[in-house]
Amino acid sequence: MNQAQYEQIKLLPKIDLHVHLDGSVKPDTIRDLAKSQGKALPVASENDDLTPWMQIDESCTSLVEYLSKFNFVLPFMQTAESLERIAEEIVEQAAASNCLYVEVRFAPILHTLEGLSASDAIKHTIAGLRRGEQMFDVKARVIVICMRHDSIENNLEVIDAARDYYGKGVAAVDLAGDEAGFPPGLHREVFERASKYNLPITIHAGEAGGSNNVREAITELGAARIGHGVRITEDPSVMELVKSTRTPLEMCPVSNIQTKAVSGWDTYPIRRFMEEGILVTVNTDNMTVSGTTMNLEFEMLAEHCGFTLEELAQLTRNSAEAAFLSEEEKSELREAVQQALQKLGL
Ligand SMILES: O=c1[nH]cnc2c1ncn2[C@@H]1O[C@H](CO)[C@@H](O)[C@H]1O
Ligand SMILES: [Zn+2]
Repeated sequence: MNQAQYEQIKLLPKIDLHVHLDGSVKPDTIRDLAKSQGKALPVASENDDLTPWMQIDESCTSLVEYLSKFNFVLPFMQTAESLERIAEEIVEQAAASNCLYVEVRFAPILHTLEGLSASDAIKHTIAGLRRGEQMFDVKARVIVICMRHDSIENNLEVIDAARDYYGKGVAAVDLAGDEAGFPPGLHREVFERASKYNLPITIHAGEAGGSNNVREAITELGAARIGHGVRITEDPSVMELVKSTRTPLEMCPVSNIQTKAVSGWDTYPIRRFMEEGILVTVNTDNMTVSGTTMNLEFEMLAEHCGFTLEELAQLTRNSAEAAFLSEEEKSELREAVQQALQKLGL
């Protein structure tokens, strides 16, 4: 790929279906929030860069280590104002990569340490996204996360809160956290309730756990999409299941390499999945923790996996298909993607 083609990558329309709110906070925003909330920061000078506290480096050996980075930001994300600002700024960052649509996920329970309820946390995150939508002309929805280490009782409450906002900003529910320690089956009852409410479900699986978690997520938890899923390569029958059910994979290449879900770019299975006819999408996971953007994810695929502009364009078309939107909204998004691609001669 030459310089002109890299410029073209920036212009491609994109869609991020898998981006965590608390993993995508701008370091300068944490500095402002610490000041306005009267909380201390673990740095010597006011102007020290907070990025090293918020971003993982190549030395990361596992998902659990990666997840430890989230402890730094969460104390500053316990108020209505902080959630609204951070949500709005995610839309701003998405716009900078030319995203037309984002599904921003977060776990309301992690934001209830200073008096907000799960429902309040959802309400304010939606309000921030709405502001971002207006300002940056990017469509945005929320995916509500249940945490794997949390109790069934709490997660049932989270599902109830998500239901109240379904179609009013919330698009789906998810299960995230330490996959190796907590397999999906532990939360069967939680996702039975989500299914009863007709809430669309995506589940993080096949990242730090084996392919059997993907099977369980699809066949027993009702997942309509899978977060990551890179480890389905371990079992051809699970690859077949993903393919035959047309379950989209929300792949997050930069993050997958950092958490050691895969050993490196040379073994990254995205091209293989596409050739097998699996519906793959490409996403950021955590813009700050992973130090990535949608532009960078596309550049990495061009550089390491030889993706052409046409193949990158197809990823955006796939994401439009996989979006948790009503049929009507999905057609609009498809149309917007097509128009943007046509302008680029694709
Ligand atoms: O790649 C991931 N796999 C599993 N869990 C994750 C990943 N990225 C973030 N979180 C978890 O989701 C929570 C809510 O956003 C984060 O606090 C983090 O614990
Ligand atoms: Zn994730």
